[in-house]
Amino acid sequence: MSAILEVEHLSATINGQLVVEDVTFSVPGTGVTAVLGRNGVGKTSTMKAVMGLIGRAGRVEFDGHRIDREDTHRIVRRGIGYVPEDREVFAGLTVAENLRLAERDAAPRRELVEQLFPDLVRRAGQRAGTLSGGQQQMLSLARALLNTNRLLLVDEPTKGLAPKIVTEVAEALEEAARTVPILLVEQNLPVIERLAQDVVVIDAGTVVHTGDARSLLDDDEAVHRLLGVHAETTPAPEGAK
Ligand SMILES: Nc1ncnc2c1ncn2[C@@H]1O[C@H](COP(=O)(O)OP(=O)(O)OP(=O)(O)O)[C@@H](O)[C@H]1O
Repeated sequence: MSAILEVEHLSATINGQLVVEDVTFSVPGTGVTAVLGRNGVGKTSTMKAVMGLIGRAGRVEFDGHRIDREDTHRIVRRGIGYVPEDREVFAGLTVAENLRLAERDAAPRRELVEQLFPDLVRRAGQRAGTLSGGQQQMLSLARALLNTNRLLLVDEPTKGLAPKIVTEVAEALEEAARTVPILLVEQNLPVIERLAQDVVVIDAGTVVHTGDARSLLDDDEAVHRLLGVHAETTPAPEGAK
């Protein structure tokens, strides 16, 4: 399977501070690739560096094109959708208005979004700022899925959500992954187990492990060494297989 994204020796700085030191990995053209690691190791910064949102150096190739010197606007137009950690929605606008503003394509995929997120259809007239955290996450994902992207970068979509909502977000991502490859930063091991085929583990600004998700999650010693948690002790989200 050829890679849709290849990242080689990526480094990145924020306010002159090196936050990504030397990151190399690739993302296959189908399925979910999870980026794992302890808090503060540079997962979000790696995503931002790929998107050109922070100063970066190294090589990033998307679908055969170098994008490491391109600005964010150009990268987005090439077909990379980004769903940031802080669920950027326009709080003062309604759900419907938030969705309309995200439409970039001539033929936005409204039917797909309505099928994936029926709750958003029911809440079309509700102001986004009054949605729950999980509903805002759905809206944020829906905004990215409206356009025909060729890769989605999704940063910690289940963070801070109740277990039932974690399951709903995981289901939506699972459906979305049938249509677009996803690079997913995620800390919830059962969600990774459910969604990811491949994993990339980052520690202190560099990649310390890549491989298939199943082999890592089955190896409790490796999970503990790399992530500082035990695979078995994490509660499974409702409905997880
Ligand atoms: N705006 C900023 N100014 C200074 N340092 C920053 C800034 N943003 C991030 N950092 C630092 O960069 C490092 C990497 O942060 P990053 O958010 O990429 O980590 P992360 O792996 O995504 O963490 P988490 O899992 O906790 O979200 C951290 O040490 C963080 O404190």
